[in-house]
Amino acid sequence: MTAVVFGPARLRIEDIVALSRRQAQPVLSDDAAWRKRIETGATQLDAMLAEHGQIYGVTTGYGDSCTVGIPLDLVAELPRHLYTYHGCGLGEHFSPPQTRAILAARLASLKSGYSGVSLQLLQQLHGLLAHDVLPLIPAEGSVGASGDLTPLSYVAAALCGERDVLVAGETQAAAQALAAIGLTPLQLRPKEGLAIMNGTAVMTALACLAWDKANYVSQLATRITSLAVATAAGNAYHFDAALFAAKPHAGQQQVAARIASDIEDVGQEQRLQDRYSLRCAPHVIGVLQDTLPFLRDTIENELNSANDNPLIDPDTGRLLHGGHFYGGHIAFAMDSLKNLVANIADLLDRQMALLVDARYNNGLPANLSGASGPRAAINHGLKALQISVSAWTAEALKLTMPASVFSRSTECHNQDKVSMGTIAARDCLRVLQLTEQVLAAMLITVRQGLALRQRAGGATVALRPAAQAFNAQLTAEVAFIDEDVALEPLLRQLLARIDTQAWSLYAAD
Ligand SMILES: N[C@@H](Cc1ccc(O)cc1)C(=O)O
Repeated sequence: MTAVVFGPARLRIEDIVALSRRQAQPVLSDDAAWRKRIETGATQLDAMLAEHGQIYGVTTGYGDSCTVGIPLDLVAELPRHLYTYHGCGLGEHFSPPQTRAILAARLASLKSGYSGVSLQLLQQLHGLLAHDVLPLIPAEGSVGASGDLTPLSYVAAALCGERDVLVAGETQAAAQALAAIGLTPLQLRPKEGLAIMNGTAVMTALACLAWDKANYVSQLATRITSLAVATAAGNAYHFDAALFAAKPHAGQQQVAARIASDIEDVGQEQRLQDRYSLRCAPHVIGVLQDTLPFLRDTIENELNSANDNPLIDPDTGRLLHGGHFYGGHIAFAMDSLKNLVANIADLLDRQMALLVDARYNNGLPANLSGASGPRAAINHGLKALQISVSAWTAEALKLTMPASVFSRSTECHNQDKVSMGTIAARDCLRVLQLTEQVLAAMLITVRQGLALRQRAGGATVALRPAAQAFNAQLTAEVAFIDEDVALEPLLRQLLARIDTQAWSLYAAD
């Protein structure tokens, strides 16, 4: 198993995804300079406290209560109060992969050395991740601007041996689970409650997972488009390199080139110009493809940032009061990504509408039914599957309303402008889930359609080797449908394949 090292080096989306899937082991760097930098932040904070300076959230109350002074004899108790009164999350719990990503994203931020936390805290957080002891974190209740306070309070509590965790699928008391892996509950030092909770780790973790899924969706939608063109007896010349050289969007050019590498024209065209869901697929998928690199930068900058408050500059010892917990960049990334992904669902929904309709599919049976003879009358092919695709697509499109524009003043007007980035990220993952359902349905559709095209003749396009190999794999996994069959088990099987990114698609380009 590979290692993801938490130390001086920058982390990538792939690191968080690998940890979330338990395909990598988390390791705390033994780089001496980095360890010293972490310890410096913690000792500097101690020194400041000894000087009796005013430090927000250490010698003051939280948020709007920053005007309330904390008597020195109560300073040590303050962090426990922070995670305790934030224990008001509701909704579903984050899944185990999501929770691992959240732990990893928090560690990624705290390791920058700006948060004044002890190495011991990093070790405890690392311990949870390494032993797969997963705090049960309710997904709802973050406005994404004082970071993800409420959901991250469940991480803070678990580190201190409070509330519940999931271990190998079983709910356990955190205290018991810590003991089982030989860890003692943390006693949070001043500021450490804020350092854990006052940051963007939840939305950033979800954003990493969403980016990774969207990257695969882009490729799979491209491959499906190639097969849809072949099924529909459309034209490969719509994806000509010379055509795309005239419009210099690199991602769009890449999508067109991928389709061109999948299919070639072999016969007389049925129709000079295909409908837009085929002809303009690079113009739809290409917007996602062009945006992914920018979104990667944005998400990875947030991932590698110090995003709590206040910060302590370990190089100068200066205390910096600010608002780096504000998740505006992730909110924008997720609001944008869900829009781009929902457009893919819509594109594929339109392709399916062409393929199942005997008025548009150039000679294939209605609903792509494989039944013939008298039995054709009672078989309905993919009729219900198309209805499901319509429903999933509508639901995905409905979720594209940006979350960030619903900012509202809260917490006695201290947090009077907030990001809603966590809601945007949750929406984005839901849009991705619905879009993956549409992809699964389209895999069945093109597999069925290509077999019927072979039977019916009239092909205008042939599959090149990579697309042919993909179709052969699909044909092995998805049975041809002649008699009606309940497709749910097959859909779930295909969804699992999409989730694990089982097919390698265009890795070489
Ligand atoms: N830490 C935030 C505010 C905050 C923290 C905890 C709260 O419960 C509420 C608000 C700030 O710097 O302003």
